[in-house]
Amino acid sequence: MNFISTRGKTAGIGFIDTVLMGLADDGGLLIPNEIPHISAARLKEMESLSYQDLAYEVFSYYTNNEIPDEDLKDLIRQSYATFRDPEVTPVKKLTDNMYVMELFHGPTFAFKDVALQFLGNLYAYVSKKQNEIIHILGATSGDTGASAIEGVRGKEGIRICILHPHQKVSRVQELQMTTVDDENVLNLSVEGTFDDCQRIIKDLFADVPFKTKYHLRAINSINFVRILAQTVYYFYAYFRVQKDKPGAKVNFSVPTGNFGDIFAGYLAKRMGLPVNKLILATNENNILERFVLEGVYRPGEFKSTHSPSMDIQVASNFERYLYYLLGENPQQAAAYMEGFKTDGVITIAPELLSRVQADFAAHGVGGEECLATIGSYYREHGYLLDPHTACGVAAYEKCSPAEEVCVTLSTAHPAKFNESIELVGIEQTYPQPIQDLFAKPQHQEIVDSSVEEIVRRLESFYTK
Ligand SMILES: Cc1ncc(COP(=O)(O)O)c(C=O)c1O
Ligand SMILES: N[C@@H](CCOP(=O)(O)O)C(=O)O
Repeated sequence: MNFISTRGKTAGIGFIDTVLMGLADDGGLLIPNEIPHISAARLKEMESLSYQDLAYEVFSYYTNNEIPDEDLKDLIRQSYATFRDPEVTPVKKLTDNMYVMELFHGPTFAFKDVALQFLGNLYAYVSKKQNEIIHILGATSGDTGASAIEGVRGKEGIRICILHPHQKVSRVQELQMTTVDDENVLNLSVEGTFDDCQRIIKDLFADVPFKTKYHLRAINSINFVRILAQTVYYFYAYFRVQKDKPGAKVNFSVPTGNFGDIFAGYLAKRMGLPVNKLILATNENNILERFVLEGVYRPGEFKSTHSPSMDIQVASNFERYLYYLLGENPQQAAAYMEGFKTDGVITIAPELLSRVQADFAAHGVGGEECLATIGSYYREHGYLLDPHTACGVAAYEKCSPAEEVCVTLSTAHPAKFNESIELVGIEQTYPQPIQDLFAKPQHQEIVDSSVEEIVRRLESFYTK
């Protein structure tokens, strides 16, 4: 297997080069040249694998033996040893047909840890093996940044700079990122939105001389490894549900912002996992819901919501899905993306819209609906949802027929978003690592949202 760009102008490259390239040099996103298919017989055998063994098998379809088996197993073991639950991503049953998969048992209490603990260790491994300097540049609406920093803080040969939108992340997210005092960490608080932060880093990754000069590496879901690591838990949850309800068709409801997590589900389905429906849950920043319902992809007005990590207009991984929707045609994908850059809109033909609607259902969850869902699940099931997961649960209620089984991805711990939980009148106790953050000093610089300002700051950080 090799990896190619959605825009067709990057020659096929291997797995490690894909990790290091991040964004394809032609500005597209890297994807496997063919998606491996797992037979029904093999899936049956995989049902009883532990999370770590499942991860090893799924990764092995893509790594081309570029990482020796024992090293890969060791990286996986190290990555999931930091999780507080031995199952890594346990699946809990809330009602007869409704499950939540808890993805927040890693060090920073959000689903990002599942992929970023692995990617952080992989970067340290590559840096050591190839004597490579790794300069990480990332954008975050709150969770990716905290998780990536935690994955590489203090690691030799690695520096990390994270851009977050100033005062648009939750208090706990801000503290998780900015109370880290390791010298290899720089937090830039950008006066703008997450979309501004993501646009800046994509511009810098697309500037190949700059990217090469400063050894820039990506931790966002631009990086295919993020997607790959996130496919594993779809397999894991599917197998857990089969144990409970043999033969059940399984839907997944996925809180969505950058389209990475739900794209991982789409990839798992293309690999042969019999996923029934993927339900795309957004908040009021509902560009993706409108795309699924109307076939028009056009950013709307930015809104600050109860689920700030999903306050995203331009979804990075949409381009990966578009590539597959257009029949794996890179010229067409490039033309659509070029059109989006100039006109700010992509409109697809009715026959393509039918395909989108066969792949996804969608629901954009309003603020009141999100809070009401938190309240009702707390009262009726004694289960506290974070606001992102609440969007997933509200979309499950709207889009998954009562007789079908559905797993909602629980993407964060509620303690990260107490601002919203308080509004429902629920008092929660913080886990100790979160409580401890409130006493620590913060380190961050406030910058404007111009590429020039960020470049100036990066140049001094990467050369110090
Ligand atoms: C807690 C939480 N839930 C859901 C999402 C959406 O995931 P994705 O961007 O992969 O669609 C994010 C971040 O984007 C998040 O941090
Ligand atoms: N919600 C994310 C946004 C960045 O998404 P990514 O999956 O591309 O890293 C965050 O918390 O930062």
